[in-house]
Amino acid sequence: MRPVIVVHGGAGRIFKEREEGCRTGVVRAALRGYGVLKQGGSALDAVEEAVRSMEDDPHFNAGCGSVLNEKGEVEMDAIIMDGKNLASGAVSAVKCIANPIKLARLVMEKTKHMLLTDHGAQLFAQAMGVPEIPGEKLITERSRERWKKNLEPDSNPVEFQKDLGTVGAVAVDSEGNVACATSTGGLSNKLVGRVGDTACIGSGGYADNSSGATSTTGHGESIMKVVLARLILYHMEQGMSPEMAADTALEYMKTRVGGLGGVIVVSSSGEWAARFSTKQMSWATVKDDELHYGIYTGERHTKSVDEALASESEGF
Ligand SMILES: CC(C)C[C@H](NC(=O)C[C@H](N)C(=O)O)C(=O)O
Repeated sequence: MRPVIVVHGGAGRIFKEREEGCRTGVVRAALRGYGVLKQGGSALDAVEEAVRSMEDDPHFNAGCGSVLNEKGEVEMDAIIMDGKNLASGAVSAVKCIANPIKLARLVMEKTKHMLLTDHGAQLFAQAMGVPEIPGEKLITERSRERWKKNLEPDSNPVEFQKDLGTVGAVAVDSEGNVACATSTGGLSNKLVGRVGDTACIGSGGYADNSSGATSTTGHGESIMKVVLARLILYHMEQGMSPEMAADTALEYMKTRVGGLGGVIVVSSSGEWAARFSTKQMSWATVKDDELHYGIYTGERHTKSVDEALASESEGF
């Protein structure tokens, strides 16, 4: 089996100033994830690595760069899932850690549970020796400015949720195992304690070797209503291609509940798709040592991995 990785850096609107940072960030994440797969690493290791790279990148709404809740704090959700045995781990409303995806993986591997939240997740992080960092370290000037603007009485709630940048990855490894990972700061100025789709199995992501893996982004409350990630895999089980399954599920979410979003999909046989009903979604994929990436509908750049790695080391 030839390995494949697909990543996304969030759907919705991406403002011009952030486009380049997003392209660079998703390309870097896809290359890192692919590097893991090429060395014989598992799909699980690859998606964790790709998501971690975007959590550390302040251009995205995950880890450092997460949007703020109504009180001006970062509260993050993340999930990881192993398609081999349907094992999954998630955290919700976690604060003061750099990499929620790492904590989600620890929940999967070190507990009998699937989802830890808020204070309990914090205690677990301490017990696992995950370093606690000051909340301010996750806050960028951009997210603080947005939060302040949203508090103004004449602010437009639609503008609230533009240009965010949730992150996710799906992969299939050389043994044919699939995995998914998703991480987010959620929606801007959300209520304290709001948990979105990202932490919920079947909504923010799903992975099953018998069909494939998917990671989602978009309006969380809509994604949860249609259980978007699982819905896509259901369509694939019924014989649809990843692209057709993604489009059908996104269309259903739009017509049934009026929600927009984006998804990445990989099938167990290595077919992939990156589809969205929003205006944009940053995405990148590597298969057969060839990198593809884009942001707008129909935009698709192609480079060889060697060429991409060379321009990466030059700082793009
Ligand atoms: C508004 C959307 C299109 C922007 C998108 N947000 C999420 O994916 C949020 C996540 N699903 C949740 O609800 O917690 C983004 O961050 O790029």
